Amino acid sequence: MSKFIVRGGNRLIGNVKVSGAKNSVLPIIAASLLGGEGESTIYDAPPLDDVFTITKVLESLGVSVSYDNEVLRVNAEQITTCEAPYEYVRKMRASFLVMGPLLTRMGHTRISLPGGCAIGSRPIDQHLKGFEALGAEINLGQGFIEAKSNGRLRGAKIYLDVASVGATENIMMAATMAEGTTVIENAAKEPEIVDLANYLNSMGAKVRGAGTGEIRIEGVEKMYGVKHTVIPDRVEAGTYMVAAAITGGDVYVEGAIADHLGPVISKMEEMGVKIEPDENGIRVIANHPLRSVDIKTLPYPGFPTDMQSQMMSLLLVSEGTSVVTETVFENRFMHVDEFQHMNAEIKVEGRSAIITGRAKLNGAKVCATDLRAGAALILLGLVANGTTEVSGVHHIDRGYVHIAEKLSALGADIWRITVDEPVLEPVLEHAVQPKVKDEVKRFSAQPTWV
Ligand SMILES: CC(=O)N[C@H]1[C@@H](OP(=O)(O)OP(=O)(O)OC[C@H]2O[C@@H](n3ccc(=O)[nH]c3=O)[C@H](O)[C@@H]2O)O[C@H](CO)[C@@H](O)[C@@H]1O
Ligand SMILES: C=C(OP(=O)(O)O)C(=O)O
Repeated sequence: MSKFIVRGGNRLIGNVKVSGAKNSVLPIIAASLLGGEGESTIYDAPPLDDVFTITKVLESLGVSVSYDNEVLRVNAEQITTCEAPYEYVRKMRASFLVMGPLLTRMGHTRISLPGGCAIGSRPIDQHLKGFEALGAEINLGQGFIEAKSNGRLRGAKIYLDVASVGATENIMMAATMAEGTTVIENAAKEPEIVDLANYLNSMGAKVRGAGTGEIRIEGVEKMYGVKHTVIPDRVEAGTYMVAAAITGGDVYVEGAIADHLGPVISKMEEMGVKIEPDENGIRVIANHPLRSVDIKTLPYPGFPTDMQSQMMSLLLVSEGTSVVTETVFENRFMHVDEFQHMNAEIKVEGRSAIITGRAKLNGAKVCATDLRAGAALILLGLVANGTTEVSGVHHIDRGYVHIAEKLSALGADIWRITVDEPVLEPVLEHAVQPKVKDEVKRFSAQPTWV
């Protein structure tokens, strides 16, 4: 088990490079299943746990995948099975994005139901609504979903009741090889959807309107492996912008695209942070005190929910009282309890949290409840008195490449430690030979017989 140890008090100064976007590379890897001829080469693929999880899903489908130095190669000429294993879908919801590509290319797929997670139930009804509109027959089994089409999928007009990112992506991918035209109305508009559409069009698809509320897809017969470079991760970039601001630092976030961060830039400027974008990144300069502002998360181009917890950290050190309203997920204030362990004064009322600024934050042992909450706890640790220990690191590893190294290079006092799993002393009725006991100690925290 790993933990991050953070000692507060250092201003961050210097240059940090943003990695490829998690929320772009995951659908792009899933879309690679559509390439019936040739190999896809995906550049700037970040070495994140989620990337390795979805590549395991593709390998379990019989697809050949290799990864080296942020370059991912996928050859999906052969797909030997259409069933995505539970062990991976359980680990990462985005594995569900293989459903659309498999359905349109193979005519059949069976996927374990993706679980919810700390931030909400995260249903998939809109995904299924789109697949059914395209002509698929959907059967819900014990913990899995089966979809099959009788021949090619047929283009349809689909209105999304919720501007869901994943549903927009899954349906867009399914429609690429359907017969005729598909129109997705009330589509999500995130930059990652535009990046995915660009990749699909390079593969031979005909997708128009990505980034707007209406996406039109003309079905094609075949798609091909291609080369593609993933866009920079706007949420990682925003997280380092907050790290600069919260410590009163001066940081250049290399690779950040200002157009993808409009609401985050606007809100930080309202707080008094100096933001200087240029063609290669964004410089962030801050000195306290910062003004408090209110934040309301919305689908893109509104304020991103994935930056909510990080901004809450910044609001804690600003002057005055702020209100943060989370409209996208029903349970994305799990980090508040952990913030309160650090002496933060926050009151949650329904979908809103009232934050009292000028917090006198104290280092504490805290636990990440989701990947952005984990990042936000590290941000608080940068300014808390004393030392903060952040556990639940597996959440953070899903979405941040080398976060301790990147922050440390900016002057943060942060490092990662590995803590041995507590060895569970077996409680046995009968004495066991010391050999077995030693084996248990050596290889697992869990007695081998359970
Ligand atoms: C891998 C990836 O890209 N993850 C992002 C994606 O997640 P994801 O695609 O799962 O998020 P959605 O946009 O689908 O979810 C937004 C809201 O729609 C609801 N909903 C979604 C689907 C559905 O069929 N029915 C339904 O009701 C969800 O419960 C949630 O309340 O978009 C989220 C919202 O920007 C981001 O926080 C995630 O980082
Ligand atoms: C919620 C997030 O990701 P995911 O949808 O992969 O859980 C996120 O990136 O903040």
